[in-house]
Amino acid sequence: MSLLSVEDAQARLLGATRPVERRETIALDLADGRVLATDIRSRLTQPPFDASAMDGYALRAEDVPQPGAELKVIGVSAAGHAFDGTVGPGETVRIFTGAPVPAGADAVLIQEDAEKRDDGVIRTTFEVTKGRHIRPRGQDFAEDEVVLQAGDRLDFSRLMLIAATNHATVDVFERPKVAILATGDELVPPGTEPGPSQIIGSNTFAIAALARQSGAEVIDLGIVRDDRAAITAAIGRARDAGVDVLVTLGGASVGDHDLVQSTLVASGMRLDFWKIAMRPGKPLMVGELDGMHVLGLPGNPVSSMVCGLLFLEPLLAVLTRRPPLSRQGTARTATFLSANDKRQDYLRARLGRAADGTLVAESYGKQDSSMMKIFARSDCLIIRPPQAPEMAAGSLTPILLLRPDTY
Ligand SMILES: Nc1nc2c(c(=O)[nH]1)N[C@H]1C(S)=C(S)[C@@H](COP(=O)(O)OP(=O)(O)OC[C@H]3O[C@@H](n4cnc5c(N)ncnc54)[C@H](O)[C@@H]3O)O[C@H]1N2
Ligand code: MOO
Repeated sequence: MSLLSVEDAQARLLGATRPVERRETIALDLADGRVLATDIRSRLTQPPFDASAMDGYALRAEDVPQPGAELKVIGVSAAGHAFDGTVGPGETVRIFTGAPVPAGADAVLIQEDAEKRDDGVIRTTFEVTKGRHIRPRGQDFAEDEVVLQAGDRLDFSRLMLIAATNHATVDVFERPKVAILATGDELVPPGTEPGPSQIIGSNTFAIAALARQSGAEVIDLGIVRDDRAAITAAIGRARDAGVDVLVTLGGASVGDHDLVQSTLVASGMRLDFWKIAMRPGKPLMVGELDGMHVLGLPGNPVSSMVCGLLFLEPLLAVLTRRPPLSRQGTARTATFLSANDKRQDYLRARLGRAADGTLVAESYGKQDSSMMKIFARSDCLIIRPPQAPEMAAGSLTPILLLRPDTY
């Protein structure tokens, strides 16, 4: 199988992907970031009554055509406690922000424009026009009005609106389920004592974090040995859990112990493609098994994560109906970059700023795909397209931002 370009591989994967259609009803306080599966129709009118927008006095505007009117205070209307009577000529009601405007009144005079006398009378020091400082009933939205539509993604302002329309739950699309399966006799979980030829399995944590940030629910299938029966059993657990994406870690290459692909195929996977013209991440494998997307990521930690950024993150964007996160940028390379071969290269690099404000990317000298420390210290990956000619220091290069909210 010849190497597929990154762009072609992404297009093949995403072209065959449809958003998750399963729905669920969840409490509003758990709905941040989720996508509405049905329209939101308001259960009430807001405001439900003509309400005061200010602290002051509710009155009849015709009583106060100019400053100097004297009005008798006949009651109080506070938020949550309406005044039941009617404001007649020459009368006023002390009112507070959010309180219902009493019958008869058609304007509110702010308290700064009134002098309160000891005898229960106020003297106005400013004129008032009809409707002043009154929020009319229904000014925001009306009962039965559709205020948000299916497909809208929930965030702070939309959650506020849904709560105000008197819904305590919402119908949303389910989050995609991503199962992560680490394979390898050499792997043990963090917090345990590795044997003489063992290392800590770390990739799961990176891929799980990426999947959750991308709106997925993660199912950790743990670490299984390089053993067909164990891998088959784990594939069965993913199938039973009804996952949308099965991510395998390791065993994707061509070694005698790289059993993942053949075991998946024996379990019924249709292999879509394998091996991408990229570095790191060449052995990436993509397939489909009983409606699950299968992403076989290489075991080298940086390879698995670069594949995660380039393939899992955009896949989850489609499944969750989100626009793909833009990680693209440009920077000046701080160092000379040699000519590239046929694989698209992703070089770990730190970012800084030149005096003129442009980003400058300084790649690390050694780029072995097993080296996690420099990956954690990197801010971006310098992208070197296939056959890119050498590049002088100071030249502009495309980059992939690892923390797009920081730059
Ligand atoms: N003859 C060839 N050998 C290799 C090729 C090749 O084309 N021909 N490709 C190399 C490339 S590129 C990569 S990348 C690796 C990927 O191999 P696998 O996906 O089969 O990964 P493993 O062999 O299982 O592991 C590689 C490396 O990563 C460590 N690892 C695995 N899983 C984890 C994990 N969950 N957490 C942390 N580290 C993990 C594993 O111990 C190995 O050190 O193949 C090259 N070989
Ligand atoms: O592609 Mo491997 O991922 O170069 O180390």
